[in-house]
Amino acid sequence: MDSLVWRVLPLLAILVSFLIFFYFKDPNTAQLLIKLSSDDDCTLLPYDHYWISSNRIVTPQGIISGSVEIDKGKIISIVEGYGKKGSSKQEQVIDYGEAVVMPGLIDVHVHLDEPGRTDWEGFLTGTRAAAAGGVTTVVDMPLNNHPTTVSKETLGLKLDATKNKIYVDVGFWGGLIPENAHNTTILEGLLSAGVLGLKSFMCPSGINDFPMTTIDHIKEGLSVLAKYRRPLLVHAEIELDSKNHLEPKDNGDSHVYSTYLNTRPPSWEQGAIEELVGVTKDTIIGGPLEGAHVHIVHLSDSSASLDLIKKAKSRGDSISVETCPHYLAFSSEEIPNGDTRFKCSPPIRDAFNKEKLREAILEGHIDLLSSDHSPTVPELKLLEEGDFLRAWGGISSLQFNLPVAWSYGKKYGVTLEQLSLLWSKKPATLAGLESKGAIAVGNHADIVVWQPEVEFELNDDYPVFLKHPSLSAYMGRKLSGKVLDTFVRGNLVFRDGKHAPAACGVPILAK
Ligand SMILES: NC(=O)N[C@H]1NC(=O)NC1=O
Ligand SMILES: [Zn+2]
Ligand SMILES: [Zn+2]
Repeated sequence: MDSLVWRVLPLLAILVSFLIFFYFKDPNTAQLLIKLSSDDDCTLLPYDHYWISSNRIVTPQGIISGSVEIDKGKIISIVEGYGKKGSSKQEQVIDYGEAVVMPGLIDVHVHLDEPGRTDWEGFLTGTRAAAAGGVTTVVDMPLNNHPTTVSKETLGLKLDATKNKIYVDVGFWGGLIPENAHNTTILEGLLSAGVLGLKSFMCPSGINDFPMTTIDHIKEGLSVLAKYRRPLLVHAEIELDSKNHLEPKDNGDSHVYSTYLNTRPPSWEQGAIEELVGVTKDTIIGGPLEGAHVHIVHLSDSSASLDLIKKAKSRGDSISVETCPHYLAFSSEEIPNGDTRFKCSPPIRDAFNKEKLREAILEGHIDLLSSDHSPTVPELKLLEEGDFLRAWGGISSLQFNLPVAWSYGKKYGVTLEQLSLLWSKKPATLAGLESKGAIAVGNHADIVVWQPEVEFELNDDYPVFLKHPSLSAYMGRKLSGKVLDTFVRGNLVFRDGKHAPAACGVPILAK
């Protein structure tokens, strides 16, 4: 008996030391085996004080080699010098080597469609896809959900719908529509309830309970927003020439992309922006609308529209602009007949326009990027019919923001620092998220770890968490930039293809 104990004991000791060694040494792999996860665990890490090390950490001061110390969800120190952890507890270090550690992406333009249209997307699928793509915060649009988010009560329905479903943090834009533009009580109720700002359309939105606003409604909205110092986001297209709209070119063949393209010319964007800059002139310091800010969403036209915005900025207007990866990645010439996955508004324009948009990104004239993730159901995307005029307009892309922006961006010279400005810092500023958007002491530990050099193909084997993967225009593309890990306020919510068992995102409400 004794001899049996003596034979088993050393084996046990070896096993225990083996487990302890892996538990502390390499959290990347071994700790996940050790962590006893329960269904209400919303992090895949077994501790809340730890270090992240890498040779490429993107900070506001540049790319450093070093370590980021995280405690209870916040960044509490940043130490330069790889290998120097500055801590006696060296064991709780996740060493990422050459992988890039960057602020998590903040996508300020996402339609999650809940409540009311969870067959299109929803908080669960949308935020799981976001987490898998390194997006740590999304700001949800007030439309495509039903009812639309246009009052305190409808914001309440949204908030109820997020319970136990959001894997990343979620903020909300409220809707500015004619009905509430005239009713300060409703509008102030919505703003006091915590929307981060408002959004309106200058053309039909495609959604019945989200009617378009005129420039007068916009002025009314801005005068309320000025008091709250929150932005108005505008879909800037105006139906200038409805004849043009009714008489598509290319013999009106609705299976040919240019037929659709010709129904929404650049002059629609220019017309809307002309009206807008007529109002933003009053947002200058000392002007009657000081405190208000206009943000133009998804700019497609890189010619006269962009010139108008540049001029307004140089005059001191409080105005900013975003574009989306699909306008930088694709051009109208290459959209196949009938491939309605590429239909969006404003439309994807020609290659010359795309090149000029890319230049504007590099020169800093475009403030930020967003996805305008606007999915629907296959029956409305009409892929089988291939009818560009009748199909739903909207590109589905949320999970692919980072690899798409990087794969196409690096070809025209975008750097990692620029990427993190365009996708994290500037969006945080727009949405008023003071503790997010940068790897800096005191900020939330919202972090994506990824490998820019790793290539993959978005084929049917690729784990896509969106509700309708096949409707995304990026399927079939070869991309580079693989997301390894995603942290939301220090919680490891996604690692190596898997999510934490529970959702620990929180709704973000403005105070
Ligand atoms: N309603 C809605 O989501 N519309 C969006 N889709 C699109 O392509 N542009 C939009 O504004
Ligand atoms: Zn829009
Ligand atoms: Zn949109």
